[in-house]
Amino acid sequence: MAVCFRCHRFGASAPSSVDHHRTLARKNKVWPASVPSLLAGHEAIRKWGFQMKSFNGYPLNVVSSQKEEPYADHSKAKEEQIDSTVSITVVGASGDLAKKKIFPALFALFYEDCLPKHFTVFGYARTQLTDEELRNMIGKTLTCRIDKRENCGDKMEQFLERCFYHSGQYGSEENFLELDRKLKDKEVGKSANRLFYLSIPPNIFVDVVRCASRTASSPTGWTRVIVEKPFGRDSQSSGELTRSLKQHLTEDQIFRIDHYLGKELVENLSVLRFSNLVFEPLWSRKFIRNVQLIFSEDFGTEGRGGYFDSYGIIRDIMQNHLLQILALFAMETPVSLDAEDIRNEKVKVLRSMRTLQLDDVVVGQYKGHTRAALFIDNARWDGVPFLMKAGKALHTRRAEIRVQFRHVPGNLYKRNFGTDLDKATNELVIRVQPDEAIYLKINNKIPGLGMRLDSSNLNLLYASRYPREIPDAYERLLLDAIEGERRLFIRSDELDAAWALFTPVLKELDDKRIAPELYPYGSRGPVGAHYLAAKYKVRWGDLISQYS
Ligand SMILES: NC(=O)C1=CN([C@@H]2O[C@H](COP(=O)(O)OP(=O)(O)OC[C@H]3O[C@@H](n4cnc5c(N)ncnc54)[C@H](OP(=O)(O)O)[C@@H]3O)[C@@H](O)[C@H]2O)C=CC1
Ligand SMILES: O=C1O[C@H](COP(=O)(O)O)[C@@H](O)[C@H](O)[C@H]1O
Repeated sequence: MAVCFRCHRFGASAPSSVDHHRTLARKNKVWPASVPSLLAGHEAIRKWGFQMKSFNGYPLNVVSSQKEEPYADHSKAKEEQIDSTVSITVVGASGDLAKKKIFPALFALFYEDCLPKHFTVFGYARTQLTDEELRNMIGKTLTCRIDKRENCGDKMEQFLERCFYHSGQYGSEENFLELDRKLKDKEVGKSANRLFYLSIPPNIFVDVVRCASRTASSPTGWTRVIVEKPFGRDSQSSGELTRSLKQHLTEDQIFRIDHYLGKELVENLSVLRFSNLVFEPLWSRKFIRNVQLIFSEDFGTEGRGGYFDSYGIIRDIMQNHLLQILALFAMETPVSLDAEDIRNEKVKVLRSMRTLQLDDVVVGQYKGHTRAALFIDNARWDGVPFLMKAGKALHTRRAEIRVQFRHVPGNLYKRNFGTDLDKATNELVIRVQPDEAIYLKINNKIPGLGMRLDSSNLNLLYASRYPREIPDAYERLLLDAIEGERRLFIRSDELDAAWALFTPVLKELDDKRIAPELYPYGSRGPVGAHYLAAKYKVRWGDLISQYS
């Protein structure tokens, strides 16, 4: 029996999404006992330019405005689910992201037996390619998991046989109609489900959505669209993009991707916090002095300079990746693990945040480096600085969350630490990448007859504890989109709240033409940033820690 890594990971009895079990059911030709009941009430009327029937959205779409009609006959639902195809069209298939991430992630899912039995992958772009040329192009980028290489070549061949290409213009309904015909040719079963991945520059998102919705949406199943960032460049343009997309799609059909939400340690944040008694009680201003969200890359904007010059590091990393992590870190306990419950809590925390002030921003430049101090004005986090720093062309590549706890009041051992109490502060580090790890800095007696203390790490290093390769973020997110799981995608009100925090300062930086502090390639970034941290009595954990 084929079981994909996701169910392996959760264990057979743990809750998983309905669609995923349908997928497994389809593959295994069995029907898990829990699924028929979950399928009840599940034929939704969807808007995709016109009304159509679909299976997606239940029970994950709490906010869905779509009307759900119950299935009178469960066996009918079962039959239709088994008897369907999923087509994934990568729009912008000739581009960097498609080659680097999307096709390899789809292959990894296929390799792990996570894709539905009947699936096809289509590349769409203007570049003229034959199916064979697309396969050659993709073939160069596919890899098998290091820890599971058996049948790798065969699996690649089987995957590539399911890949096809259609060349067309992004604004041509006729070209999308041609795509529709090709999709239909490959679709088997009663329902055809279609996923479009917009891996293209943002100025053509709406053209593609308009054409695809009018001529290439599925008449018999669901149609979903994954949209890549950037989602606008400020509140206004983001709002316009959302409104334009919603002329052709419902919110439930739009999957706004932030690939940081698909990273293993970001997913684990809620588990760490809500399933461990030792952390949750400490998770507030009472015990936490500051939180640091750090992103750095040891390379510049190679190959993407044009995009980056226009968007900059605040829009590229802070307003999305780091802010999303912050929201997950700081949110209240959600009512459940359902997508809408989690996203509701994230929106609340974002809306409780103070708009970023120019005084709390330091901008540096080799090719973009910014540090900022943010605050959440609610009872849990009042007065706690959340410091973000993000930059390219720095001395190291890392993404991590550092939680610095308060000093121990009336510490019996304070004389043993000398004058620098910061050195004795507990610090929890969640290292998202590279070398995924969670470690907690604690004070300990150095063994011996004297009483000397030092700082040591309780260290959960993933490579030692979990030797199997960690799936790429795009794998998790693509699978979620196929299954209709929206938890890790950005809802439009989340996006509005995120832009509201950054838009005024972005405008001020532009209007006042604030000159960035220059720093050398490969350095630790602008010196001025230390003053910003000092203003809030913070020292950057990555710069002081002996284990950093
Ligand atoms: N690359 C990355 O690492 C990341 C990318 N993203 C986002 O993903 C999306 C795709 O990124 P990426 O693959 O790097 O983008 P590319 O610049 O490589 O563009 C993808 C494809 O779109 C077409 N295209 C490019 N420019 C234009 C244009 N001006 N007008 C019409 N078509 C154009 C080209 O295909 P053709 O000429 O064949 O039609 C190109 O192959 C973007 O929105 C990007 O911001 C997000 C995170 C990371
Ligand atoms: O979204 C983006 O992310 C990448 C970094 O992603 P990672 O998974 O390699 O950490 C960044 O390089 C790029 O500028 C940005 O657009």
